[in-house]
Amino acid sequence: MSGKLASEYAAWKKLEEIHASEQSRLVLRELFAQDPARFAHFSTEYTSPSGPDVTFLLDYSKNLVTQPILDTLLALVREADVERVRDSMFAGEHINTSEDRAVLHVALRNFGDFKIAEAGTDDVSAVLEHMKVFSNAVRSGAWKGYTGKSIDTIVNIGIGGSDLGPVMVTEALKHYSKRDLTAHFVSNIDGTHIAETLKLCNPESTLFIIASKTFTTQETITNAESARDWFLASAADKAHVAKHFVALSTNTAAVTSFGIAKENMFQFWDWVGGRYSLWSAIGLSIALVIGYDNFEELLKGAHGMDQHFLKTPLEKNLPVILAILGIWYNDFYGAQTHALLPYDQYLHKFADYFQQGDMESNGKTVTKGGQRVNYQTGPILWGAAGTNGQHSFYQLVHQGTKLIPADFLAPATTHNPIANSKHHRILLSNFFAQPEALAFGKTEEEVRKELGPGQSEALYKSKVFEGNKPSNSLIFPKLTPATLGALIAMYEHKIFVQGVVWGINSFDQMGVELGKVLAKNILAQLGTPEDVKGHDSSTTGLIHYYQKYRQE
Ligand SMILES: O=P(O)(O)OC[C@H]1O[C@H](O)[C@@H](O)[C@@H](O)[C@@H]1O
Repeated sequence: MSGKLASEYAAWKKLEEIHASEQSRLVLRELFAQDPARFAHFSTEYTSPSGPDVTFLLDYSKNLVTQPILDTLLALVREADVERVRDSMFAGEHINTSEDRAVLHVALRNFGDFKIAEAGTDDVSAVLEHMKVFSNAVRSGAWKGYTGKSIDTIVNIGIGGSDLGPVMVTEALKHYSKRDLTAHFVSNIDGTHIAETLKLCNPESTLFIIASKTFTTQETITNAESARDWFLASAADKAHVAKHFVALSTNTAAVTSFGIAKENMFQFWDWVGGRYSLWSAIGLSIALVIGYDNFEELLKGAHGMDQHFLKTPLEKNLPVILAILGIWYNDFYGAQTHALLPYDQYLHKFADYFQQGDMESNGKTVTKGGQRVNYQTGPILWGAAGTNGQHSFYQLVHQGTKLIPADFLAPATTHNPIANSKHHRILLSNFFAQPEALAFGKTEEEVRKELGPGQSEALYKSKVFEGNKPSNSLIFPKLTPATLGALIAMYEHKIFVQGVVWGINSFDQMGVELGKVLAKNILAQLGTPEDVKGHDSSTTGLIHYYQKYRQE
């Protein structure tokens, strides 16, 4: 962190000038025509530097950039001192300044590779061993419930980072799952979520995993208490809780006072941010579903990406490339959003996961030094699995008035090659076709040729695709645990690079915390109309209306 606003960097000013003077010339049809080797120049193949084999291709040639623009964006990264801050993160310096914490999700997948001076990092392997022993016992049937039955259902109760990572990864790696162990995830405070889930569970064979870094989150603790009441309605004896409830937390005191045995608590540390915690004990449900060995593959895949991020020159560094392209659209083109579009049903929660990862990290308006920024920070991140999105929102992406940069992701081979891979070939045809159509569009001339003469002018116009919509395409051989680990880590580091350039703290979440306080104040006033105090007329009116129907 340099203490400067990003807009004060020389490279930023130069980028503004370049954008103003060259924007009209940045036309993908022309850029591709001018340079027949554009794909070779603007694509790179990743190979994991260590651990399990992971390889994929990132094609970023369909972006509104030239080599001088990329060079200037890289100069911005250098000016913002990203490499130094990156090294500080890996060394365990307290780069989360507002909370005075280290940011060490990379230590959770380090496997002793590099030394970090932070309390707790030496205990990572012991917690992994605890997770291994426990998940093996549950999966083998050796862990018994209070009537001697094995566990056939797990319910992870958590929210935000204590839910989204496990949900996304267990969905993404469903191919590797143990089919006779059903996993449910309960997050919402809405009683419907836990009530509908419990209808599917047998108290004798269900294991509840209470996942909460702080163990104070209202939603999670309330859901956990209701689950415990439901369990005790059958099991009666509180001593049986030990066989059916485990906790993943940093807060030992709160876990034990809930009634969970200390030996059933899986520890992690305050240097693990919630949205970066799937690699920690929070990943226990992942290890239970796909097996510990696959969970370790996931971690090793991420570790390979960590090394790539740490050691690869900036111009070939994948998280850096993705970050600078995002900055280009976000800050110079005024793009408000970024879409993540995986052409893989297994990745249908990928965008949901990175909605928290990106928006909670980089949705900030003040720099680490307390200055208000005078530029855009994190984009609105969104997306859905292809081809479903094509039949929903792609119309706006293609022909709407907004610029929506997108990342397309797809596996070259599928775990489900049914009908001689016909489905997969059709899926991939769409994966190839969409970025092509976005980039190159369809001119009026082409439309007129296609439709022939005699049509209405309006029809010719309505079928024109302006094109020149940028995207990245990322293709990997197969969605394995290690590949998924590498992809997640790549996007984590992309978010990091952008946060450093914008000068913000990507690792606190003060905005979320305000919401928690506000809801608690109102909760205490929901009893009678006389209790409702200190609100505007709208809020007061809404609460009064609710009170007419209040249930016990
Ligand atoms: O794990 P916990 O402590 O229950 O927090 C759950 C979530 O709470 C808030 O929404 C934020 O702080 C998130 O970053 C966090 O993931």
